[in-house]
Amino acid sequence: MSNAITADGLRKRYGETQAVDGVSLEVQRGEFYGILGPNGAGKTTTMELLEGLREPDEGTAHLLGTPSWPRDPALLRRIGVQLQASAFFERLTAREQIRTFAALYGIEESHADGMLETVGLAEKADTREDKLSGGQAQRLSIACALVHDPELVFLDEPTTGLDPQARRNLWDLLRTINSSGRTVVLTTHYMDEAETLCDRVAVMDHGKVLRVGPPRSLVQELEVDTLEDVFLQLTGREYRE
Ligand SMILES: Nc1ncnc2c1ncn2[C@@H]1O[C@H](COP(=O)(O)OP(=O)(O)OP(=O)(O)O)[C@@H](O)[C@H]1O
Repeated sequence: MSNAITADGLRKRYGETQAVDGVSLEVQRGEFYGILGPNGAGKTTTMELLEGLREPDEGTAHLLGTPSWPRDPALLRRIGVQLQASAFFERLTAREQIRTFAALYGIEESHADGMLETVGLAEKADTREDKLSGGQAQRLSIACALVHDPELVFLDEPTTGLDPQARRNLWDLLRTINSSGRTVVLTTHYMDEAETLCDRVAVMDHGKVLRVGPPRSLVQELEVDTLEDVFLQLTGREYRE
């Protein structure tokens, strides 16, 4: 069976900025994969190239054995992309939001309502999206990305800005998603998050992948104490500048 993701030589330039500079990587099916890097390292652009949201200048990405560019509607149904909370439809309740996403995929309302329950938002179903807390809005955006039961899920900094309890709740949810057989790819600024959740991480800087491996193996290979040290040693930078 093909990989969940195979990327080969991806490059993307914005004016003078080489945002992604020859990224090749492989993600196995069922894997929980993290992309780490300092601000501006090229994580988000890499995700967008993988997802087929942007056209690479060079290189190719295959998702589930299919090229992600040019976009293929049949492939899009099989992947889930978490959009920022600001991408919600205005003034709809949580239930209306997720039912709207579900309708785009021809998914039944009852399934959409069930997904709200899965992310722990059943009690907030009648709350308008702008009245949800930060953590609740993040969970709603993840529920919307999952409503069509994608095999491969992309999450860009899903827990940024959440309080510690909300982060832990979201970690539980992400583990559940992954243990149900889905492949999960996320970017994060939090080393503890990467250590806790990810089977493997790719450390990026200046548009390149510097090193890939299970967090614990990277710590051993580089003979340091923590993933944070790995990050510092590879990039020469603190992960939050
Ligand atoms: N649409 C765009 N137009 C111009 N430059 C861009 C665009 N998107 C990203 N860049 C630039 O490309 C580089 C990589 O950005 P990217 O957002 O991919 O990094 P990142 O690792 O996700 O950063 P962060 O952790 O801050 O989100 C940065 O220098 C950024 O300013």
